[in-house]
Amino acid sequence: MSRATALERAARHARRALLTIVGIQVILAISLTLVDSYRRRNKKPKPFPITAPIEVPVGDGTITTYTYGQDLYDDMLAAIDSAERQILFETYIWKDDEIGQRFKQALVRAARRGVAVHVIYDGFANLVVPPSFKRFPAAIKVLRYPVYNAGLRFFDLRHYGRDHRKILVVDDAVGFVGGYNIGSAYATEWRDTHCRITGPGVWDLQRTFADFWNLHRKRRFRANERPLLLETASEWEPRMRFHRNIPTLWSFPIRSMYLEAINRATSRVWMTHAYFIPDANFVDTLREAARRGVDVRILLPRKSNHIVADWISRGYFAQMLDAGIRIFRFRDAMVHAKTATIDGSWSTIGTANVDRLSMQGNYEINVEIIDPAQAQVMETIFETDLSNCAELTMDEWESRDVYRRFTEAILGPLRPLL
Ligand SMILES: O=P(O)(O)OC[C@H](O)CO
Repeated sequence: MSRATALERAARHARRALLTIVGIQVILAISLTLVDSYRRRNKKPKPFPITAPIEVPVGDGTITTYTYGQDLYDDMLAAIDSAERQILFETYIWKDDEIGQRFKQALVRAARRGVAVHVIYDGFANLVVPPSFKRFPAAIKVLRYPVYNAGLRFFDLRHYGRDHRKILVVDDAVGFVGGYNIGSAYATEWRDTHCRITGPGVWDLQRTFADFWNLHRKRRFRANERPLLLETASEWEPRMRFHRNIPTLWSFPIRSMYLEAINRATSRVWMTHAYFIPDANFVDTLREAARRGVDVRILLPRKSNHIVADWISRGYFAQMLDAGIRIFRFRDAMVHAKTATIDGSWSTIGTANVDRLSMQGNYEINVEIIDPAQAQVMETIFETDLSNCAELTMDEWESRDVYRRFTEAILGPLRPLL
């Protein structure tokens, strides 16, 4: 057999093997998802421990931290109802259910009384929402971030990120940011974290909304549509920084924010995450912290709403446990928070998951707060969550059965995609 024929045959075998593996991955992922959604049917949501909203002064303003959706939504709706001048509202998911309708009606009421209402929502995340819900009175300026935004630049990855942010700013006076989407299930069934900000920090949050709006408004509105927020702030809050991932500018500072903070940690790194699929360097940074004696704890849902993400997330468990990182898994409810607190002084609350989609793909926003009182709040919340967690031990992890190991091995290669 000639060398060229042998090479061709080897390439054919390699292609077939690759297709077989991808096929098995797809079938496995679909089967897991179907079985999981079948099992969830008719399952009653279970209660979980929560903390009441906690307000602390930070600089010349305040931060209030929420861990229960109903508390948060009540305050967001009250802020919208009291708006006099301007509302900036941005969400990834916006369900057409009771809570979703309440937000829509509150925004419509505000627009009718003369408030300038600007709304941004992600087109892809809300594909399943009925079109009638997505029709707004002309007085509300709506920027639907399109499902497909790359035009003819098919291979330009900068245009494939989703708008994953969740922001509300009212009258330059109060701002909200964090993990909560808008929907009834999130009000009572999911454990998430969001914060309310007053004081000079609000301006920076407003700025983040305006930057997104100005970046994308041209294709959605007439050319003469005035950009938002051209003025600059007269003062700023050094204890709070708003980090934004902006894929179209290929700018992803949130990952760097985490790595820098973890690298500086001396006593503890406590992270709470919904979907935890870090890249290898991120894992190494956590392991190095644990090895130098830092108390590194990762709190995750025992079962998230995306079972495939759960399986893929487990790929690094052995390495992390081996380095002394402690993994806690929240029972009976979905933890959707994206937060961390370090050394009693540093905290972050945001929209970015620790996975590729958030760290290097989507539009995201995280507020970084350097303040001991806020860190104390985050630690209290973490400890409350721990009371509803089971710790995963190395013995337990090592004793998992062969089927689980097989599933992990098959799904593991998908990790860089999520
Ligand atoms: O993308 P997130 O983090 O807002 O989570 C959304 C839920 O997973 C929707 O299924």
